[in-house]
Order: sequence, then structure tokens, then C-alpha cells
Amino acid sequence: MTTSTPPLITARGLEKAYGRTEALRGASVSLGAGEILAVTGASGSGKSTLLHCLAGIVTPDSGSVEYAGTRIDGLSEARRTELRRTDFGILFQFGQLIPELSALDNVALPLLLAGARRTAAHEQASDWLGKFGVYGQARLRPGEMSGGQAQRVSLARALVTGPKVVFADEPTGALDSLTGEQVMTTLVQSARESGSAVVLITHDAQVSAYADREVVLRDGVVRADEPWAAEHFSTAEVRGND
Ligand SMILES: Nc1ncnc2c1ncn2[C@@H]1O[C@H](COP(=O)(O)OP(=O)(O)OP(=O)(O)O)[C@@H](O)[C@H]1O
Repeated sequence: MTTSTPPLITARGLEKAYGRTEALRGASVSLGAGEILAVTGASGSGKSTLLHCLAGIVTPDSGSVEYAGTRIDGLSEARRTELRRTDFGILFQFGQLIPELSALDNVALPLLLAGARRTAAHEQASDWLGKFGVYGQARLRPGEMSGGQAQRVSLARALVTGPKVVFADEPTGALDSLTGEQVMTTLVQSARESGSAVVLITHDAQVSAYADREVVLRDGVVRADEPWAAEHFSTAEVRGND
């Protein structure tokens, strides 16, 4: 991104503790509009907690999160939920599709929640399933699909509303490498087409290679733009041992 463009998200000095475990210890990071940012780091370094704070799922103990110029860390749960619905798409490692609903209904759900009519929502959901190569699975429930198919359906659900930011927490973590590459290619292409920014959490250097920029979390603090090097992270450096 250019320096003249204000960031879409700016997080400053985030701290978050779970009991005695300090998951974040002053993490700061920014995200430009349309930027694909990889957040890497050892297990337990605070990546998921950071993503949850940026997406308004979790409230930090201190520090601030600004989205499009507005502080969101102090908003009520209801307003944060609304923001996630209107502006954010979220993709988890295991998809977290609703098991009782078909693929089509899972993808249509965010549109229905946003007030779309049923027929229009289903038409749009069908288009997205087609785009991600899982139109043939439209009537299946998540338990009747392969992991790769379910993750593509999850991706369609995350992108169907045209979010400004997609938060993806280890989106390929449960997939074999070929399927993971296909999911990443689809995610990145779709985000580029729609101008969505992506926050991508990953352990995997092959996945972070899809990003425009990478930051490394260590001990709950962002070490900006360090090159990924797994050997940096000995187990002694992993948080949670206090
Ligand atoms: N809800 C929670 N309750 C208690 N402890 C938590 C909770 N969420 C995270 N933690 C702890 O906070 C620390 C950071 O966890 P977090 O999941 O953010 O790290 P991570 O880098 O995403 O790890 P991983 O790569 O293993 O998913 C860990 O020690 C974890 O055990």
C-alpha cells in the first residue's frame, strides 16, 4: 500500500490475558484496504487472539483497534456483531459450517441475515458455489462433503457479502497441500477481484507466500516484516510457560 492511503485497520498496543496467560503483550499492526497480510509465528504466540481482536470477536484488555477510522474495541457486542455481518468475512480452519444446513443454505445465510430475499440469496449463493467449484455439492450437508469441498463452501460463505476484510485463521490447516493451494488460490483471486483485504493466519510458509506482506508474532508482540524462519522459534520462546 502507499503511505498516503490511511490503513483500513490500525491496532495499537493490544494486550489480552486469559487468566495468567498473556496472549498479547502490546501487539500493534495495520492493514491497508485490499491488502493481503499474513500473520505468522509459533504456536501459542497469540495469532488467533490478534485476529479475534481485529475482527471484534474478542475485546482487548487494553490498546485500540480502529476500523475505517472508528474505534471498534469499545463497541457493544451487538454493534461488533453487526459490523462482522456487514463488513467482515471470517474463515476458520475447520470451516465451522452449520451442520444441519445444506451448502447452499450455509452460503445464503449471511445474505438472508443482511436482509436479502430468499430467492435472490439462493441465486447468489449458487453463483458463489459455482465459482468455487462446489456447485455440485449445493444440496449436501457439511458432513457429506470432503474437507476441501467444505472449506470451499466456507470460503464462499465468507466472501458472498463482499466483505471489506476477510479474516482467515489457518484456512488450509486441515487440508492436504494440493487442496490447500487450490483454496488459497481461490481466496486470493476472489479477494483481489472484490478488493477485499485479507488477514491470513498461518504456520505455513507456502501459505504466507500468497500475502503482500507478512508480520511475525512472537510472545504476543508483532515483530514487523521479519522474514519467516521457523528456526527462529524455539519452544523456549513460545508463550504460555509463565
Ligand atoms: N480462550 C482462551 N482461554 C484460555 N487461554 C487461551 C484462550 N485463547 C488463547 N489462549 C492462550 O493464549 C495463548 C495464545 O493463544 P493463541 O491461540 O492466540 O495463539 P496462536 O499463535 O494462534 O496459537 P496456535 O498457532 O497454536 O493456534 C496460548 O497460550 C493459548 O493457550
